[in-house]
Amino acid sequence: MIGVLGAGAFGTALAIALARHGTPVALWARDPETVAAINHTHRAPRLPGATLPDTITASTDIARVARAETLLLATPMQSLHAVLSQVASPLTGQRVVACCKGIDVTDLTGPTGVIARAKPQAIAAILTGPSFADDIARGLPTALTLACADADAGWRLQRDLSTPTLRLYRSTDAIGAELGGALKNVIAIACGACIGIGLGDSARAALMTRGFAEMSRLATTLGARANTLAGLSGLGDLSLTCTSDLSRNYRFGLALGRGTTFDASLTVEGVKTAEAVTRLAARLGLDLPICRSVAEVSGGTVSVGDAITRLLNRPLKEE
Ligand SMILES: NC(=O)c1ccc[n+]([C@@H]2O[C@H](COP(=O)([O-])OP(=O)(O)OC[C@H]3O[C@@H](n4cnc5c(N)ncnc54)[C@H](O)[C@@H]3O)[C@@H](O)[C@H]2O)c1
Ligand SMILES: O=P(O)(O)OC[C@H](O)CO
Repeated sequence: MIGVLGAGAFGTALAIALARHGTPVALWARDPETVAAINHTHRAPRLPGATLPDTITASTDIARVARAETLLLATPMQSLHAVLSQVASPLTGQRVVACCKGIDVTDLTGPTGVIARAKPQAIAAILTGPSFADDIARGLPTALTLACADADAGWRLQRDLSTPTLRLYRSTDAIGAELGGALKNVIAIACGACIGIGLGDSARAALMTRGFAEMSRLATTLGARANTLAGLSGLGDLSLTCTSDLSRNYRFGLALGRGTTFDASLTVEGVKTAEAVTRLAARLGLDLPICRSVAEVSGGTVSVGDAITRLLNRPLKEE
């Protein structure tokens, strides 16, 4: 039995993939309507079109779901600490796998840092990489990074969570994997804004490349390995998110660039993460101009046009 906290698009998609492969899944959702829809109609409101196997059972009882030996956390990043706080158990020795992407604006740590703070006796891991929930739910081939500082636990998680179409690569660099996943969303907003305002594909390629340099600068300063950033969780997810209209972060950026409105009910992790990254960079004395621009434009203090002018007018540098 695997427990999944969060019945949004991603939690539901992972539940479907695992259940289809023969693993029973208990899924926690906070609202009873979602639970009823899953249990009675095998449909999930956040993943329309998907039919859920009947070995997925949904519940509003977080304590029951959290008893599973392996627990996947699939709520948005900024609610991760609050959700873990609702679990009374210390989760001692349980494998707790964050499936969200971002940096907490309160304590400026990634998902495994939040797990360590809330449940220090749990084994924290992160599952991240290029993947749209719809693709996973449809059973399309997807490759992700499963990172856990505890090598043995990571090996067991890789074995238990891989399926014929969900291919997990193992790493012990949880910091590198989670920072790649968090930061690519910020760069995707920048790329969306660049295309939205009409700067074209060459400018987007420049933003992706210089954005990757910022991702690597911050992550390696915080102890990540450079080759983790070059893997699925970093470069792989950056490529997907900065180029696909299916990405909410990219589409949010497009709306910023076009000056149009964006559906506020959608999860756009890059906004709060840009804010957190800017504060983290200031604390560490790092220059991350693209991330800072995304924070300012998303926060409404600078226009897309002014941010671009400022980026282009920076002193010339060595690559
Ligand atoms: N959707 C994808 O394709 C995808 C792919 C990879 C990773 N992710 C990551 O998964 C995480 C979740 O994204 P999603 O797409 O599933 O989001 P979503 O918007 O589809 O669903 C979020 C779910 O979390 C619930 N939720 C929100 N705040 C909550 C709180 N305080 N307490 C309890 N539940 C709460 C909502 O009710 C909703 O069911 C994000 O970090 C995202 O980056 C998503
Ligand atoms: O829709 P987004 O922008 O949250 O992207 C979804 C996944 O993170 C892509 O890997």
